[in-house]
Amino acid sequence: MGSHKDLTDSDPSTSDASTSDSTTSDWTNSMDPLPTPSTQPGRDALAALLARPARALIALDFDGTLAPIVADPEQARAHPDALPALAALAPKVAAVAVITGRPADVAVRYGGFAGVPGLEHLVVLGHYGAERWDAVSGEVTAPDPHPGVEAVRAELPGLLEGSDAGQGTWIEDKGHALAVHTRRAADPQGTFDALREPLTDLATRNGLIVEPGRMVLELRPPGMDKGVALSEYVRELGAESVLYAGDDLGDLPAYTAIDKLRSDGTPGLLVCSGSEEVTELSERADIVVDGPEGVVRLLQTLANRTT
Ligand SMILES: O=P(O)(O)OC[C@H]1O[C@H](O[C@H]2O[C@H](CO)[C@@H](O)[C@H](O)[C@H]2O)[C@H](O)[C@@H](O)[C@@H]1O
Repeated sequence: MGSHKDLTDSDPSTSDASTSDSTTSDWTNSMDPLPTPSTQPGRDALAALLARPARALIALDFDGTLAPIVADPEQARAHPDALPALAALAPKVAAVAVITGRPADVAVRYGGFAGVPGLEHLVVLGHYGAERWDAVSGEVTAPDPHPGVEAVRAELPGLLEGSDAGQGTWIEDKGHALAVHTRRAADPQGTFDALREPLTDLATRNGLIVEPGRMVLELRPPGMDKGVALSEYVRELGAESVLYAGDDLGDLPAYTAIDKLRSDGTPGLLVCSGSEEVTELSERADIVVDGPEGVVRLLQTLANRTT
């Protein structure tokens, strides 16, 4: 590993699209195409990843990135082609990690990540990095529960029942956090907007923070985010390049961590899964792909392009 690959049609620095300032990916210029990152740091990172895949970390969010968004969070599952793509790529890179807001064991179950040949070294960082599951041991390490979660668990149903804005909402009890989903309300965005302030008050009174996401407001302990989780894992691995793919506001700290890694000399590639719902992410991405389907295609193409 470590020899430079033929980047003839995938070398971002020589691509026709290298001067584009659009975040739209170009998948059309080869039989086995890689999209052209829209920024020079993104092109540098893709080149570094292809040149030395064995030193690269591939880090991915779960919901909306590996798993299509569905109305019922308990029915979310990895895209059917995600596991084969991850299993093909993982042996060729330094590591694959899933960094998710889900509890780690839930992501492992919904992703089908345990016991998959090729994914023997997979790491799942759950609860935004507060929890960790290692495929090697099959064990989850988790922090002590935050006392505020129990208090919120007791108060939240009453708050929602006593509020018109609570109609059609669903509480996901995540153990170390509680999430209020509005996707199945009659007016998902209106309900989300109306609940934001009372839920922020409730969280603050109990020493928690509100993590907003795609039609979800999560009340969770402070002190960890996906950016911290990603930076710490990059350091642990000694990765020389990083790809991070996400779809939601909770992924922004990971994007910021990539910016910092870049400024410190570690190339990083920002991938956004889907461009419309969370423009804060797609506007910063080097590559925008068409949801989990596009993420899987990208992983498959990277697996085909690396040895
Ligand atoms: O960090 P992630 O892996 O992206 O997890 C973020 C949250 O994802 C889940 O909610 C989202 O997906 C649901 C299923 O598709 C969808 O119904 C919901 O509207 C989305 O917000 C999950 O339920 C949360 O616990 C995660 O924090």
